[in-house]
Amino acid sequence: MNILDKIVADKHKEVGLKKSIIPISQLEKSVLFSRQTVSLSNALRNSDSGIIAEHKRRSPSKSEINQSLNVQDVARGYEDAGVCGMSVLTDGKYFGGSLDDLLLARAAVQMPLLRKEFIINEYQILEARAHGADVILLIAAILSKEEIKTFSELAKSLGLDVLLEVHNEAELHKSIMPSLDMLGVNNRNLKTFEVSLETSKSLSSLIPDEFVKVSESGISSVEAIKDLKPYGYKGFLIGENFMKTDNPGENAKKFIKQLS
Ligand SMILES: O=P(O)(O)OC[C@@H](O)[C@@H](O)c1c[nH]c2ccccc12
Repeated sequence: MNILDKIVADKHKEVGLKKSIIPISQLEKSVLFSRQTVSLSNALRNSDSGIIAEHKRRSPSKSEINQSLNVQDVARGYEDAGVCGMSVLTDGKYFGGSLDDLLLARAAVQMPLLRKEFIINEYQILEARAHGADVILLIAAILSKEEIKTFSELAKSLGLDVLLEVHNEAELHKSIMPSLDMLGVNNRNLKTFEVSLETSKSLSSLIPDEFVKVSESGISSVEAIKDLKPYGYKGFLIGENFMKTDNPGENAKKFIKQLS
């Protein structure tokens, strides 16, 4: 079994019981989800740098990245650096994150927040909204076309932006639909951990213009971004490169300065 299958199998155990979703009335929605969301896709469209910075303590590919930082300090640092949004890992077992991290980040900053999670049912989308997320990630490699449609339409009805992640052409063809806002190309193969920016380059022309294009993973230099921009990418998701330092915010700030 590859690591992605393992993560998804564990995720089913973790959230399987929450599967049956109780219909929520408009009134309940207005109370539960009273905070206005902010759009990451709009922020990226209007930005020159397009950086989405991630909070990630560890990962299956790298194990330890940084266990000693306070998520609120990281969030404030990123916001101060002028990033467009922040991605917060909420998976506990493989990435050392939690929904509390998302709530804490929400309490600290105003910028768009992405719940970085292996979403396999609707409940996790309500959870994301109720914990202050503005955006959810949907991973094409672990979802059927029907699931992508149902989940993205639910997210839109809750005021969330949707970032759909693909790694190859087949996943992209399966996924293109109007209820998505951003198409993310993951440069890392989640099954083998191999990273190549060529993935972003080769898939870019297949992504219709109405979607904001995001290049994800393995970006560690300003040159990489300059290299990817001509392919139409407006967003760049960076985790490790910032998180492996003692001060991710300061490093994001320097990075963005070098870009302009
Ligand atoms: O740390 P990196 O190489 O900069 O990558 C960040 C982000 O793209 C990566 O964490 C990621 C992309 N898609 C995911 C899906 C699940 C978990 C993590 C991810």
